[in-house]
Amino acid sequence: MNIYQNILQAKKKGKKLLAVLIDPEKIDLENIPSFFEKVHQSIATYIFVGGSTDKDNQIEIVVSKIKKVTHLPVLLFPGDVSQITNTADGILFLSLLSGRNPEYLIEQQIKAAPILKNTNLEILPTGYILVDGGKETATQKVSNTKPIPQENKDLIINTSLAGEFSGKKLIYLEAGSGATKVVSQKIIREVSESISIPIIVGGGIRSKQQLVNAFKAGADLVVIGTVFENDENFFNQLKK
Ligand SMILES: CC(C)=CCC/C(C)=C/CC/C(C)=C/CC/C(C)=C/COP(=O)(O)OP(=O)(O)O
Ligand SMILES: O=P(O)(O)OC[C@@H](O)CO
Ligand SMILES: [Mg+2]
Repeated sequence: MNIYQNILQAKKKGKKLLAVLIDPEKIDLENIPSFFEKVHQSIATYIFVGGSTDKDNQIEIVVSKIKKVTHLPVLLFPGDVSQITNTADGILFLSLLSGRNPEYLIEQQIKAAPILKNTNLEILPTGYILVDGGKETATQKVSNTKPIPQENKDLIINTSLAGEFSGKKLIYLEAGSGATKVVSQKIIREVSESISIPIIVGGGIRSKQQLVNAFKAGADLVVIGTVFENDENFFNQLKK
């Protein structure tokens, strides 16, 4: 079974999924084995690797090191085309649907196409939607786009629906790395009631309660990054 079929099956069974996001600019290569001992004791089901930037082009070496120590599927979550490496298992083939910058709507995807054609990566077409998370994030700066205000619920729902109708296999509601305000339960609930494809939610989740809230509201997969960078003991709260 491939990664997407696994996500669909989990959704059908109501099994919730957690991705640990690793930023290639921030992870200490030496720390990867001990970090993964904690990952493996937790409920994490996927590893995402990527950043809005990867200035020193660390992604390939980071993913290779990770693949040596884990059997969890590793998915690229790329800020741009330079973050593609065949050493991962799959890629979130993102299109930034909340913005109107052609570079992140289609140009990056065209640049990525000939590279991906020569890899074995499983491609997961993903509608990526930035919602306001209370502060300007790196992704907003890099993409030069504005997030959708959380008050503008209908626009978030309709953008998600347009993503599904254009063939995206996943919708990612993103408050932004280190957000001070998470995507509200109301938004997650209404989007999940409107679309039939799985929903990824991330940005600013720092407590078990926030994770549970996102799952309860209808998130199928939650992404957590920053809190693990700052405090690996958070894994203790997420034991299997
Ligand atoms: C299809 C291909 C190859 C690439 C997609 C390119 C697109 C559309 C990217 C969307 C916009 C973007 C810059 C996304 C980055 C998402 C990401 C990995 C965010 C992680 O957070 P950081 O912004 O690195 O957080 P910190 O500021 O905490 O480091
Ligand atoms: O780093 P945090 O705030 O957990 O966000 C995770 C992810 O959604 C960012 O792209
Ligand atoms: Mg980063």
